[in-house]
Amino acid sequence: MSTDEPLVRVDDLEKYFWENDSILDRLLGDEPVPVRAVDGVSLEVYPGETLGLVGESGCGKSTAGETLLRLQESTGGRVEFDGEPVSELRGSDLEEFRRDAQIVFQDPFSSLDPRMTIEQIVRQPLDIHDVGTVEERRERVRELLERVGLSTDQLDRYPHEFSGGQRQRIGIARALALDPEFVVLDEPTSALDVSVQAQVLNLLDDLQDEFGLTYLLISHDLSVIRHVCDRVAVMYLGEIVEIGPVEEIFEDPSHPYTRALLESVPRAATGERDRERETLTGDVPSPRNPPSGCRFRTRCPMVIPPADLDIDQDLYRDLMTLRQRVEDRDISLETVGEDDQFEFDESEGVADADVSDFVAALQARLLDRDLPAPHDEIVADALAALAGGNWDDAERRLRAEYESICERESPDLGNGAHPVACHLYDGSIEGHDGADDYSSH
Ligand SMILES: Nc1ncnc2c1ncn2[C@@H]1O[C@H](COP(=O)(O)OP(=O)(O)OP(=O)(O)O)[C@@H](O)[C@H]1O
Repeated sequence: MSTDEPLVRVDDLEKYFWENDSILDRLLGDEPVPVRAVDGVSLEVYPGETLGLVGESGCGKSTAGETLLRLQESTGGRVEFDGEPVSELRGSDLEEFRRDAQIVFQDPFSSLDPRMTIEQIVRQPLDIHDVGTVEERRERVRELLERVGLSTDQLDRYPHEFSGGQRQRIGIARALALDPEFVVLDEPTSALDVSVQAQVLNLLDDLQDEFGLTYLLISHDLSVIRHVCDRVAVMYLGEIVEIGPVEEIFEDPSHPYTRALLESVPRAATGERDRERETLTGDVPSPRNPPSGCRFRTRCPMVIPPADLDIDQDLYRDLMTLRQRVEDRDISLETVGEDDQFEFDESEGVADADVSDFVAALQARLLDRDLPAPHDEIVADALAALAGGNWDDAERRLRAEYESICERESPDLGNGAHPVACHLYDGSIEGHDGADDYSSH
């Protein structure tokens, strides 16, 4: 990896989608709410390196890649390529950027035009940019196809005549046609058979060395990231939560999300297979309405309790999940108990005589555990409020006792070689420094 100035510098990049407001929203006259697909991403990609961008499906990786290439217009922030602000490029400068920065898509089935021959597909960028003579272009296509491991006898064939791996090689040849400096590889091997994946990754590695390419490799597959990348940026719900050298991230992950992602990968070594796993649980919240504070806090196994609360982490996690469900009004109070045991009225709740049974039944359903004092009482109070149909009171009661810094304040990513956006690392918690100090595991 080079230590030169970054080739790509992304600063607070934002891509909100406004166009998908549903007809129902409009009929109801609701304010349009954007999908915050990319929400303040900052990163740098240095010449010659491969930066990985990893995260679960839907966290905004592809949108980030396409927005920084200006295949989609950003709604905020700044991208510099070779020191030039990409959003301000016009005319020949924009054309040059379009040549220098390319993309390889995940799906070689849909990204290649089925009506074009392989020669036409790989030649198209040369035609569009009017590079060389017709003969020179044909020669370049031959050279490229050979370089990616395809026979030049196949120039007149169509994409459907090739296997998935061969099609991806064609996509790579096309991306390299204009001799770019930077290539976004968007899940380049996810659609391929496992047996072919390594071949394509090795090809990309060789091409990087040979042509001095810089890569941004988007993948949800951590083994691909580990195999190929120099550094890795971990993305969650539109934000980067941790960036660092790939070995550090894999050997010593800091952010609880990174830890959970790594823990959720099946382990090959038998010794580790039985190890207790902190796998990712719960749903990914909607990017239309991301959680306040730290976006991962609704699923985080290390969410930080108030300083004056002495509580076991597992119990706190369960109580925070209960709170979230109360805040989201995501509990069906009408169906508590056995077969219509309680008559629940939306505004009145259940009859006074039924409250304690209702609370017991609701607690058994929501929290599969006995609660130690004082939590038994606090939770019983909140559930009694629900028994009375009073969501707001239940919410307030739980919030007063359990509100976390993780929901009040958004952690900054910070700077340096391995920054982490988590309150466990930013000095918010007195006497603690990092997840190992803090975790109850
Ligand atoms: N054109 C669009 N209009 C509205 N929402 C969109 C649009 N494109 C993407 N999104 C939303 O933005 C979020 C991020 O999507 P994106 O495809 O960038 O994620 P990803 O991490 O690349 O996931 P995947 O690996 O599944 O492609 C998702 O919630 C997605 O539904």
